[in-house]
Amino acid sequence: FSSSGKGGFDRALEKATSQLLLEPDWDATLQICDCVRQKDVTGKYVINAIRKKLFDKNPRVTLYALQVLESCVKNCGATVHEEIACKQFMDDMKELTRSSNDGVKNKALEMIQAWAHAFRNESGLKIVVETFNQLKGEGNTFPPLRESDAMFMAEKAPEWVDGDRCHTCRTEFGVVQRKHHCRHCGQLFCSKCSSKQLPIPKFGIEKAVRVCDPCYSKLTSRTET
Ligand SMILES: O=P(O)(O)O[C@@H]1[C@H](O)[C@H](OP(=O)(O)O)[C@@H](O)[C@H](O)[C@H]1O
Repeated sequence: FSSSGKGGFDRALEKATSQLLLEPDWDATLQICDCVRQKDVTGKYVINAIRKKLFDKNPRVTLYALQVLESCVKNCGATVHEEIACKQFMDDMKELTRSSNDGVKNKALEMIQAWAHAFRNESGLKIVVETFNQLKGEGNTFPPLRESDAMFMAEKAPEWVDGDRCHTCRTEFGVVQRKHHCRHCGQLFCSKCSSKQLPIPKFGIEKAVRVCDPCYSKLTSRTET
């Protein structure tokens, strides 16, 4: 079945938050982010689905749900940001910072800190900054801010364009010739012209993701950071 669509999202979320996982399933996590970016699912649907996993009785599921949430907030933009910047969700996150499981507690604190930094100039998301300040005021200790968290939201990843041909070689898409997006420029490419992957820290993307050949050479040459 197709990797995208609501069914694709639901399956990917089940995979990415399975209690059997020994480490995060980055492919399923990326697929979830792609579903949101391709607008297969709304930010509201995603956050409601993740919330259910956050309060699973198994703390491992909660921790994986937090990691999925972290990736969605980093990679999916405003539709997700506006869903978490509300009293209900901030109350949920505060509850997780009081978890008896240290892994869950520390991950929740780390994420709220990163979001507060990322949204420091976004007046519409100020409830996140207020929540961070409240938790700090209550004496919580926060881990040091990671470089990719400090860079997160420094630059927004571009929206993905749609079209019928590869941006580079003009090959027409069809049943065999599938569409692919470069995560750096957001343009459409055939698999031949977008076969490489790179992390894009300036967009807060730590995991290697698909980029087109021109963006690959731009990002790997010394001039471009
Ligand atoms: O293969 P399809 O069913 O057409 O779906 C395409 C894949 O999900 C591509 O992901 P990728 O860029 O990671 O390959 C995505 O960029 C395209 O927009 C989708 O149309």
